[in-house]
Amino acid sequence: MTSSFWIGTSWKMNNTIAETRSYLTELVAAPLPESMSVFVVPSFTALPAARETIGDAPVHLGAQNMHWDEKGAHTGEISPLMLLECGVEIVELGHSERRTDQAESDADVNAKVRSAIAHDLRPLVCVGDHEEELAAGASAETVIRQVKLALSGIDTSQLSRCLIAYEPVWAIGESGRVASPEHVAAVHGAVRDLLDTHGLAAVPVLYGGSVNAGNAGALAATAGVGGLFVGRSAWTAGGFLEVIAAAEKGLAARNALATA
Ligand SMILES: O=C(CO)[C@H](O)COP(=O)(O)O
Repeated sequence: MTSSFWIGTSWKMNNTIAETRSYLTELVAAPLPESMSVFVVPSFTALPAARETIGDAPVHLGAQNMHWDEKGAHTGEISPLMLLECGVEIVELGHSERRTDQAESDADVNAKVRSAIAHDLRPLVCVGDHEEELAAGASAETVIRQVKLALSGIDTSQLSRCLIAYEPVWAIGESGRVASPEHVAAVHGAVRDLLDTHGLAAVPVLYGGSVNAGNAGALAATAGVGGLFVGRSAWTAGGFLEVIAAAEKGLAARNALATA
């Protein structure tokens, strides 16, 4: 089932096949909220085991990257056909760790988004500002530029299955600090305006970066936030379930306010 609020986790380079099975066995046994589309993004080697363990449960499966070509001399890369063969639906593209560690460019991300769409995969495009851009008050324009470049040249009629994740680089990981709801509202508002103007109101903008059970409620309650993308706090099933429960409360409060 697909709901409009997305909540997911990328495990980055964590969890073996055995750990994946045990995590997902616990996750699918829990009552997951119908108001949310839950997704997990394990490592490549664990994808078949993840697919098998998820079975018919309402958990979407994603991969952490892919090459745009279907096959070829690209040592160490994974193709869209390989992901489809593993039963993957979502593909995460342009995470800041790949932009930094693998020098992934906006043009690379655009080629991957095009390929994902051509292969009926759901691209999850990650964008984010650096500390200097935050300090210069240029967060929103930096993120808007990345979104425009990632989606450049693609007909909007093909983009309805796309997901965008705003992940400030300064908010990610052990040394990161979560963005304030005010900052998130401002950046998400700017991205929402861009997407809505182009007829992409159905494309959700997720927030990621130091999300945990303590702040997920406030973030989910923030205008313009169409989902949460969680790292460390969701690397155990119990942790993820706590974040989901907190987000569910925040989302319910936001919906109650909207209908009051
Ligand atoms: O990719 C992320 C979410 O899966 C992101 O990098 C956030 O990581 P976190 O700061 O460990 O939550």
